[in-house]
Amino acid sequence: MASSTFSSVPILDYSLLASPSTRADFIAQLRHALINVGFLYLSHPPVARTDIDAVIDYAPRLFALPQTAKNAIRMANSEHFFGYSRLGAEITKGKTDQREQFDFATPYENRWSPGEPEYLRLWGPVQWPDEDLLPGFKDTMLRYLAQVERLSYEFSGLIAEAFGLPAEMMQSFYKGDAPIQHRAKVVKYPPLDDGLASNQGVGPHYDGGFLTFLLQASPHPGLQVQNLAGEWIDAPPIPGTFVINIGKALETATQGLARATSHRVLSPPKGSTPRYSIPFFQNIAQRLSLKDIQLQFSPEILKLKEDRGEVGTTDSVNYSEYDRLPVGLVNLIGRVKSHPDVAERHYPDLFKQFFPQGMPLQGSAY
Ligand SMILES: O=C(O)CCC(=O)C(=O)O
Ligand SMILES: [Fe+2]
Repeated sequence: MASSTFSSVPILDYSLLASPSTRADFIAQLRHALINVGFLYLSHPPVARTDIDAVIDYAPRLFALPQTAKNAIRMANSEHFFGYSRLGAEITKGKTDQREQFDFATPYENRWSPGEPEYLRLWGPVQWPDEDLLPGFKDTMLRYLAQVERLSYEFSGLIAEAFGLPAEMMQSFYKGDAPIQHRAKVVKYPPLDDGLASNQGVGPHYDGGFLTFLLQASPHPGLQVQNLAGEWIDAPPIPGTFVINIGKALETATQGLARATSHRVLSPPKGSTPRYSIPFFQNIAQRLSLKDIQLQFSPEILKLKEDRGEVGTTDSVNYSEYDRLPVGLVNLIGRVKSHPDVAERHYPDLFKQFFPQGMPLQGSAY
């Protein structure tokens, strides 16, 4: 059993960073949240409120597009796993998720050519909905993503500071022969009703990247975070905040000092309106092998990890391959397992490797 656990997700105020006298408090709170919780709320984030409000306003309108417009940009069209996934198309931990979603990303020009590792195909252009049907959406989303991207780099510098490392140290995770593409989604969780197969909005999982910045885009609860004792703790929406959590890549890169924390979403209750959310997943360089970057922590910092104790029960198992495979391949495997229909079409060899019995009715992975 873990020696320390948590019963709520801490709230950190970004405005504490503005003054040297309060900056140290922020860094201390951050250190605690990274090591012991793996989740935090960030209030007063440096992202324009008008853009946050605008993307929240677009979310229901995006899903209200005619089904033909959604199907026109279905994910199966895209070797980059971008675009629309209908309700029930995605699998987490072997069970179908009850959510509908669009995968978008920051701009990226794919440079893959045959002979290079297949995982370099994963990043590329996004499928956007027809501009005439949803005027302004693409520009607003790109403006929003650019701001969250900037915050994500700044935040990884703060993490270095919290662990007693120079902020520049984090640059080694972003360096390479290509820029980094970050992924984002707009997600709709319909309420439970007789048509829904289960209340698994999304099943227990770890995020795969470095940091996730989640905008809860409606007032519904449903997001839950698993503490060190294995209990599920609510992380309800708090207006004006992001929920930030650590992905498996950052956990592996910090030798477990920063925790990737298992989380899930329960469907809204019967009779409720749908829940909406907009997560941003910060990526790192695809060709990197995390085992090649050894961050050196002081004994005082390592002691904090020891004091935390072992993580008890967890319901999540995904992204364990970071200790041996390149980052890009680990991410591609994650996409293949979550979206076998897309994988079958664009990555047939990997599909056969992970789904040797063919297309799962109820997937066998995760
Ligand atoms: O919708 C949410 O609140 C969380 C979604 C999530 O955890 C994910 O898509 O990775
Ligand atoms: Fe997640």
